[in-house]
Amino acid sequence: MENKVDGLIGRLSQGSLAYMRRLLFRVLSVGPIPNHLAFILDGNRRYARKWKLGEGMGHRAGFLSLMCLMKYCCELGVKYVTIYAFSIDNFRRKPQEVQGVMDLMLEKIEGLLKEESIVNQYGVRVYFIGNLKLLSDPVRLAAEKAMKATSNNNNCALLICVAYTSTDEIFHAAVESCEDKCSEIRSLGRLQNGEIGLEKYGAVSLANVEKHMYMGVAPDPDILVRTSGETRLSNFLLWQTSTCLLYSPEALWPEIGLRHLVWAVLNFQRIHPYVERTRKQL
Ligand SMILES: CC(C)=CCC/C(C)=C/CC/C(C)=C/COP(=O)(O)OP(=O)(O)O
Repeated sequence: MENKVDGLIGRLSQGSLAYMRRLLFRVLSVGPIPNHLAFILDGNRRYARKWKLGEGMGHRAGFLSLMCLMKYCCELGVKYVTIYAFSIDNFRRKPQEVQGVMDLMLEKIEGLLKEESIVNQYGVRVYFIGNLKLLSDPVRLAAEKAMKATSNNNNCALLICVAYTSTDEIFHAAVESCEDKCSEIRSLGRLQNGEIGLEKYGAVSLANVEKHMYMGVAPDPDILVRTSGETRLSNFLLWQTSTCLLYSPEALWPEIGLRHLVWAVLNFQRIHPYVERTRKQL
């Protein structure tokens, strides 16, 4: 009986919290809502140490925070959420730790596809962004499966950057656009004996480089949040953040919550007219 009453109170308070949250989001929606939020998930290991949890538990707690935040973003009307889940540099960590994060990732990617997951409840399309060749076969295959399975979801997009760094992305896009240019020239078939110089065909275009960015599926982020008070970009979205608001709350990633999201959006709304003017001038 006691358990049933506890359960009922729990459900009632969850319901009223969800109601209050929706009300709060209605008020926030009087101002502009950011289209794209990006997050650097910093502080998972520190969280585990702080609470004397076992190794890897910080990352598990971090995943729960991510799902909560994803839900809030969908409810608020944010269309793109990008996370820095694993950088190419992270592969240099202790093999046991890398394996732990990869195992968690595999488990959670499979979880994302379950019917009751936030992804399915809120119609989220999942993209994996980065040099996916660097992932182990099981993780890469699971990532590809998740992208395919969610490709018809169109309410919001979750872009998971794994095996990603900005320099790798920019280098990859530059190489791909040079290759495009070469095949364009080859298809014209007139580059004989140096008779027609390369300059005749024009240079690689900026639009073509941007087309080959891994992040080309989304507009530039409006807000970049890095938790745990760190203010470095750590090779994340360097190409895409020229007019982006940066916010670095002291909270460790698993501690991030609704109040941080609301604060970030309020700050975005405060600087929005200025950013819009700057973007138009670019
Ligand atoms: C499927 C899916 C989206 C999974 C995501 C799982 C997840 C939460 C990954 C975070 C990985 C990571 C290296 C975070 C940085 O914190 P840190 O380990 O560097 O912690 P520290 O800053 O305290 O050292």
